[in-house]
Amino acid sequence: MDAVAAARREVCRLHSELLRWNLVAWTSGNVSARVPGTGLLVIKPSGVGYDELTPESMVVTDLHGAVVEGDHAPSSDTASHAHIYRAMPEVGGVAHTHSGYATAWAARGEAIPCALTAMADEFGADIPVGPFARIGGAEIGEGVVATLAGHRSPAVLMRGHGVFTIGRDAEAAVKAAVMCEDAARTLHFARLHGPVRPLPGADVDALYDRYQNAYGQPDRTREGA
Ligand SMILES: O=C(CO)[C@@H](O)[C@H](O)COP(=O)(O)O
Repeated sequence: MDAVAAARREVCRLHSELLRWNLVAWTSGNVSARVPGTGLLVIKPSGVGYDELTPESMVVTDLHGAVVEGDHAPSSDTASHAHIYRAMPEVGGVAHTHSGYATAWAARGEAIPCALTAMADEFGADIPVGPFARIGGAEIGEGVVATLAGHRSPAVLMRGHGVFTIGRDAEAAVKAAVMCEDAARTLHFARLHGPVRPLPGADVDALYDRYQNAYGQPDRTREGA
């Protein structure tokens, strides 16, 4: 199963990106990837320190969260990740963080207004708020899907909890988590000194279109876009 082995390596690598971008504390947060063409996902083991994560310690489950391969219990959010993959076939990766500034917006239950070009580029809209849900079952995933289905934003602020992001692959989901925290931090500081003005809708549309379809190098996959 080369595809599973590759997903184990990629999901393990992306957890180090959560640390590198300062998006998680202790064992909080998790990343998963759909294994293309298999009906499987790969996700972090629950409650294991980031320094201890290896490709071998990642857990493989089916798309209902049942463990197929692995020596560890899977992430507490496995059922929610699995629900997202079942409901959104276009999604190939999911990330979850408690990154500080974005989670502060989640604690207030306040959407982050699309007031910066970088937000229009990545999110194409405000970053929305999803419902509060308890940890452990699929309810968080149901809230993520209910909020993001048909929405441009790949990020949702789950009320009273933190950030969930989706992407065409796991790297894109992690990138959205990085960009979400960056936007949350900048708009937090902006609001300390006055009101924030959302960008006009036509500008958001044009910026989103350019970034999603023309930004980067023409001869290779755009860097994380
Ligand atoms: O907030 C949550 C659960 O939604 C997680 O971020 C936990 O904090 C980490 O759980 P594991 O992925 O280690 O089970």
